[in-house]
Formats: sequence, C-alpha cells, structure tokens
Amino acid sequence: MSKYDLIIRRGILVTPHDTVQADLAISDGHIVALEPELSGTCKEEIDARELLVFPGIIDAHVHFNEPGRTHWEGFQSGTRALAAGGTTSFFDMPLNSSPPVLDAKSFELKRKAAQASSLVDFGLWGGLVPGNLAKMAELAERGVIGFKAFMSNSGIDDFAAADDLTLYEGMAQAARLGRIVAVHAESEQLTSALARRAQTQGRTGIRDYLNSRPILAELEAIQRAVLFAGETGCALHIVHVSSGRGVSLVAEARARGLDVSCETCPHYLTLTEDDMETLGAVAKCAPPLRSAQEQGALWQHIFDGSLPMVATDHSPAPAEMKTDSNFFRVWGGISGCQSLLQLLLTEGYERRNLPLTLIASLAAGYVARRFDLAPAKGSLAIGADADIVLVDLRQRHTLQKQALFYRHQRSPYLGRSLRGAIVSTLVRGITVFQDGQPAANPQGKLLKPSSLPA
Ligand SMILES: NC(=O)NC(NC(N)=O)C(=O)[O-]
Ligand SMILES: [Zn+2]
Ligand SMILES: [Zn+2]
Repeated sequence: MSKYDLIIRRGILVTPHDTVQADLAISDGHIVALEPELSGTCKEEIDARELLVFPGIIDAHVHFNEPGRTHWEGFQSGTRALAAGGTTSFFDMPLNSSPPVLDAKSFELKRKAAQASSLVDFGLWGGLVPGNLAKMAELAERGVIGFKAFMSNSGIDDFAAADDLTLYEGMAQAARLGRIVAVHAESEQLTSALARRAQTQGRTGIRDYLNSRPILAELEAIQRAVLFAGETGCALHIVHVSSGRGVSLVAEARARGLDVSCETCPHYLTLTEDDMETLGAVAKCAPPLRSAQEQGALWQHIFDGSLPMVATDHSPAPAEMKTDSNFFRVWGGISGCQSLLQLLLTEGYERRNLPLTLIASLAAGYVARRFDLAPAKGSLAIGADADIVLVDLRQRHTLQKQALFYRHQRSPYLGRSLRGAIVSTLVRGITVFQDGQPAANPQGKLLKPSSLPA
C-alpha cells in the first residue's frame, strides 16, 4: 500500500478539463495520485469536502521593486500578499528595482533578495533597453523568463524605452537565445506628445490623462511589435492589453502563424475610466482604464479564447508618489496582486458564468505553458509540483484595508464584495498560507524556462 506525505480528501479538483470530486496525494512536493478514493496511508490529511482545489495561481507580471525600492513593496510583503490570494508563483519585472535587471550582476542581486524573502516560487524578467543587447546572453544563461521592453516611457529613469532599432535588434537576439520578448505596447510618440500638449495648456486632470493615452497608441505599438516579431522570428508577448481591438490584433497575428500572445489585467476587467475618475490615483495605470464597452469586449475575448491570460501588473508606490495636483505626475501602477483569483471568481465565475477550468487556465495553466514552466507548474496533474490553493466558494467578504499584506495597504478594490475565501495555499506541498496568515518561512525557488535556444 502506498504511503504519502499528504492526502487532500474529497475536494472539488479544478483540472485542465473539468471539475471533479477526488482525492489528491502529495509526496516529496509533487502531486503523485489523483483518484476518487485513495486507499494509501499518509502522514497528514486535509479534509477538503466542499472546497475547491485549484492549481496554484501564477502571476506573470508584478513589480516588487526589491532590491533598492523595498519601501515601495518588497519580496516579503509582496509574496505574503500573493500567498494570501492563492498565488504560488510570480514573475517579477526587471524595473522599479534598483538596479534594474539588465545584466548578470543585477540578476544575481535580485535572485538573492527573492530567495531570502519569497514565500512562493518566482521567475525573473530581464530588461531590454538601449545599450544592454550584449548582456542578453548572460541573462538568458541565468534563466530569465524573457526580456521586457517598454515602447513608451517607463516612468523610471534607469529603464529607458526601447527605440525601434533596440527593439528590432533585441528581438533578433532574443530569438537566437530562445527567449520571449514582452512589451509594454503604447506609442511613445503619441503618448508623450499628447501628455506634453495637455500639461503645457494646464490640462492636468484625470480626464486629461485619459485622453493622452488613446487606444490608438496601444494599437499602433502592438502592430509595430508584431511586425518586428514576424521579421525577427521572435516570440512576443504583449503585456496588459487594455482594449478589445488590441487583443484582436494579437489574435490575427497568431492566426497568421506568428508566435504572439497577450495578457490583460484584473483592473481592465473590473474597473472603467469612470472608476478612475472617482477613485483617482489608486486607479491610475498605463494604458489607462477604458470604457465599459471596451471592458465588455475584453470579457468577450476571454470567453472566445483569444485572450488567454490574466496577470495583475501589481505596481505599488509610497503614498507621496500617489498624490499630486497634476495627475500626469502621479505614479502609474495599481496594487492588485492579492486579489487576482478572487476577482476572477467574483467578476468571472459568479457574475458572468466563467467556467472554473477557464479561470485555472487564464491564471495558471496557460501561463505555465506559454513561459515554458509546464508540466511542473500550472495544473493539477500527476508529476506536477504540488502548488495548490484551497478555496471555499460558499464564503464571501468585503475587502478591507487590514486584510491587505501589501507594504502600502491600498487597493482600488477596497470595499468590494469578493467571492470565495482562500483557505490555504501550498507551494510544492508546503502550506505557506493558512487561517488568514503566512504559515511558513520563505522557501521560494527560482523558476527557469525549460526551452532551449532555437
Ligand atoms: N514602471 C511601472 O511599474 N509601470 C507599470 N505601470 C502601469 N502599468 O501603470 C507598467 O507595467 O507599465
Ligand atoms: Zn507596462
Ligand atoms: Zn508592469
């Protein structure tokens, strides 16, 4: 008879294909059995009757800002928030930390900081900026998820936007290294000219900011990035797409055979430009929030499969950077990494009948496949890492400030009624969050994509 470390009994398992009541056994940090009624013995058992057993969420886009700007967030506070929300892996963006991750040395600094304080597993994005092309190989060697470039101003002086030549040559190099390029796709020309004109004319309110970043700026940049990716044979990922037409451009490119994908964020799916006007700085982001109609188009793309992924773009900053009479000068970035799964359960499953299996794909399964971490990550399957979140769908609560584990307890979702309680979160079989509190010491591991150079 088999002997397991842990059996999770009678939960409703959210597998890639369906939801099914079964037992799940874990040994040595891996899922080793999935059966209606497991007969083996175990050191520990969890009764998960009436609970959902989800694959651990993978958040492909956060800014934890450590080292150097830990007072903005940091791996300890950031990963506590993730674990509280059911997220078991994240990919940290190369910018807002100081130094930004642009070479082997800065990669190692960040890897060490993350390893020391992270409750959950992590991947690291490297940066693609003017002047660091020669460093891309050493970053790939160390295991970056891919290379992140900004097509518009990043808001951070030490992370310059990639001009066309940098993007073109960087994509060619990324293709040689077998790594994906992710872009923040907004036209620098359009956004900076519109922002300058508005501010020169003294138009510095929230509406003025919104008008300075039209959907056209996103579409133009996506189109250019897609064109460059096609020319260079580079795999491309468009981060935080805010518009239905943006998603369509990516879907059309994929239909033509290009290796292109995109993500959107919970805020584009749950907040609108009207909310930005009432909430103010806490809801400022780039691209900005859009109309309710645009939000509807994003949901439609989620249902039809052309929008396969959701990531939070958690990008916090201290309070003083979130207050300015000139809205253009307010830090752009929304704090949301603790609420990803619950927002999808509330606005997706509950409100729109989004299947639980699709939620598991959007925020775990697809992410792991796209960034070459499957089959170890992303799904409840035999042999996979035992990254699991237990959710009680019978519960709901109003999001309160005190419940946030962020360094700065701010969120545009405060006061929202969220469906589902995160009962516990397991990373490789270890319970890292339980009863509303972190339940383990930091033990996060660096995740490296498995793909080899082409
Ligand atoms: N420097 C940032 O963190 N920027 C982020 N800020 C947003 N989206 O408002 C981003 O992902 O572009
Ligand atoms: Zn961005
Ligand atoms: Zn970002």
